Amino acid sequence: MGVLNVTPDSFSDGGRFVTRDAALAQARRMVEEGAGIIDVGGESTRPGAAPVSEAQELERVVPVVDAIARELDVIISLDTSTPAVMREGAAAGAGLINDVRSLRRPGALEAAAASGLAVCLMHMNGEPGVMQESPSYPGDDVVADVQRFLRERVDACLAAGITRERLVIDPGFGFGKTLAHNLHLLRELDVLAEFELPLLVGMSRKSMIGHALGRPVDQRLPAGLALHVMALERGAHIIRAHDVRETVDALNMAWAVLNG
Ligand SMILES: Nc1nc2[nH]c(S[C@@H](C(=O)O)c3ccccc3)nc2c(=O)[nH]1
Repeated sequence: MGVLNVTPDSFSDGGRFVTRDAALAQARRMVEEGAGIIDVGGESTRPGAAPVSEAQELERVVPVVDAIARELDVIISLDTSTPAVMREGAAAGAGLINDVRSLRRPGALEAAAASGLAVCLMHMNGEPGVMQESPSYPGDDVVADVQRFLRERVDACLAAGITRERLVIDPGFGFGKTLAHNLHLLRELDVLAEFELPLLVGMSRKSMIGHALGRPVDQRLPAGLALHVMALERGAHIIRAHDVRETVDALNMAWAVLNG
């Protein structure tokens, strides 16, 4: 899953792809590099980021989804929590709703159900603006909290008529977790096999690497590849990354070893 941020303040590419044509060119490049999914996000979840209006998010995301759907043979994922973006994005050709808030905003569950799209449910402790202010868990057991949360969100989706074959789960690395929480979660990632659902993870360029190694965001690729290979070994099916070419090679090499 290649990351395509179409926000002016995206933490890692500083809004290089705000124009539709630039976004399409980047999507084309990621598909050429081996991405099977393009994750289009119009709301920066960077802590302290200015909230984006629904109109702004629609204006950034929908034209890009439409352009990609017209030209490229790739699954388009909507990185959004906004019901209107789910509706408009689905109409424009998206195939997956990737909501970091797991459809908890008013109207989101209904919009996702009505869209017929696949849905990724991701664990988050708190809200993006404050989630990293001393995150904590009952009994410091982040794994149990992730399991509990994902079970609850899966049940909410099933109750809303979203069937299991449309569901993907994700432990949400970096979303309300300390470095220790993130490392423990990766070590124990295989417990999520209990859901028997596709497992998506994303650790690319994340601050967990900064905290572990002191690397700035533009020097986190090697560590990100290590983390994503370990996630593959522990059962991940979809890897969300910015650097598609390098990630595809690392994962294909690891896959050859695991399934040689
Ligand atoms: N499903 C799924 N969707 C995702 N969207 C993101 S945004 C994240 C980033 O670093 O890219 C981020 C977090 C905080 C601030 C800026 C950017 N991360 C994931 C993930 O881990 N899983």
